[in-house]
Amino acid sequence: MLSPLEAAKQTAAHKAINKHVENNFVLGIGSGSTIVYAVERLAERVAKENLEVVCIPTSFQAKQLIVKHGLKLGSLDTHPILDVCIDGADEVDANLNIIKGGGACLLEEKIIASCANGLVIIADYTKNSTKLGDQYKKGIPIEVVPMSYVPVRNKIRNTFGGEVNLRMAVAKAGPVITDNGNFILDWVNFKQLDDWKEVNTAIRMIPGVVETGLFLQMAKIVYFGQADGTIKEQTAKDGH
Ligand SMILES: O=C(CO)[C@H](O)[C@H](O)COP(=O)(O)O
Repeated sequence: MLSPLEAAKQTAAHKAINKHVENNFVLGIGSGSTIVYAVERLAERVAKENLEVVCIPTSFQAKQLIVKHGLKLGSLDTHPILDVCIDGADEVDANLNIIKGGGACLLEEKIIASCANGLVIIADYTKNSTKLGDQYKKGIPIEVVPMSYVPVRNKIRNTFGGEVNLRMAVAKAGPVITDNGNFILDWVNFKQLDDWKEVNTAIRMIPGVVETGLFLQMAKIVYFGQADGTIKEQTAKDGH
């Protein structure tokens, strides 16, 4: 028996797989805990409906999930254009600005999403926010080249305020190392900023920054699973 939170993740995940997956599709498979339910449902549909789908992983975790469920594994080398990418999120604001990277997979997640004809986000009700930072307090993740983390940290702090922390590993001494061998900085306690696009561009211009966890105008639809078993849908207002 799943908790209301886990059930909400599962409901959103199943909806996305049921609605956005077709035969012969090339699919991006996101990372995190919600995507686990999506891959389970995908494996069910593939078996029952004899679907031919190729799955492109956004992380080591996603690759393991694809392999575990016996799904066909692909890469951008063989499939540079995806029909859809399905992924989780840490927070989604009213304008579909999204924070991702809670699992430190933001770089590959953003690359894969950028190659897909649509990004579909699956999330539980705790991720639904009005403004970034309202709900999610762990900050905006920024992937950096290890040698650059101190100057990048200082530059972000001095330019935009807030605090910038090196993400530390839990079962290892030292920092989290991403699947690409980089560090993660988490930018917390930032003030509300009007133009996230501008902020994102400015941060990405700092030498040493590889990518940010700000996914702006990328998602075409978000499914928020609710505690009562229903789903709230949020789509891009400008139809991007
Ligand atoms: O961006 C991510 C990993 O880098 C995840 O998609 C995000 O953290 C959401 O995870 P979960 O489904 O466990 O809430």
